[in-house]
Amino acid sequence: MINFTKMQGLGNDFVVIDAINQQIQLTTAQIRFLADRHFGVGCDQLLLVERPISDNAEFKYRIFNADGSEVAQCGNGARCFARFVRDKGLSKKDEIIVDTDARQLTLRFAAGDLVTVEMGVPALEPKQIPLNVSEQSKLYKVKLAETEVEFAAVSMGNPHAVIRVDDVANAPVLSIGARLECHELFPERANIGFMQIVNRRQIKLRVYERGAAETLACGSGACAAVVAGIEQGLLDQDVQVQLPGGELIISWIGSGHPVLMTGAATTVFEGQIKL
Ligand SMILES: N[C@@H](CCC[C@H](N)C(=O)O)C(=O)O
Repeated sequence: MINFTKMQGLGNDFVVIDAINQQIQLTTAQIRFLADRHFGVGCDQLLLVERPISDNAEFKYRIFNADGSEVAQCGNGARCFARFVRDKGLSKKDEIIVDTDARQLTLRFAAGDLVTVEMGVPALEPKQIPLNVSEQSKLYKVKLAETEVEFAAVSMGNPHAVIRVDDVANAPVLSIGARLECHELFPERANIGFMQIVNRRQIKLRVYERGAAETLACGSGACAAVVAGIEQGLLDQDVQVQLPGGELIISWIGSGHPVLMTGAATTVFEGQIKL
């Protein structure tokens, strides 16, 4: 039997497991089972709380998509991670530093149930894309079936493509998202965001996530979209991002600086399950 906590950040949901006080070694099949909404608990991502690998961090934060793939970044999960370690009494600090596979994240408790995550410095030319990006537009073009798709590429520690659309409600999120996620340009696959710009301080966004399909919200996707919009001269430095599951505030002062993400993190229920 293992103890787990079901959490959500804007409807992007997680099974969170304390792997410090429990002996946990999950196989890919067990992760898929836990993530399964019919036969298991159900989640977009599974999060493991582990001991840190560096001296200045309190924990290591490991992230697995619903398909069992391990990844290096999850923004909504990071806020839930902060809430989890505080609620479980694993940390009493107001600012928590965690190691991930890609980078260190700093998590800060804000007013109410809000948590701010310092998501790290975005990279505008992820190594995953072996193409020359046009310096002026910073946009890539690919042909998917009969459709030409133009996107910005942003790494937040995980790969994102951001496509601008006029009407996000009717954007081809499932069809284009699934195709571009697995396109040969992305040997490690990618998360595909569809961004509608409302004004310089507000966007609407839907994200087809690598390894989880469309989710109600993607924190790293929101950061990537705002970075892409600012780089294209379309957005100011503080942007409200409206996702199907709720709102995030993303702030970025520009190149070489970390992106800040603020939003809610909520516990849904606690449980035990036999693997
Ligand atoms: N939901 C997440 C991102 C989770 C990982 C992503 N699917 C990937 O494979 O990189 C978020 O809130 O950032």
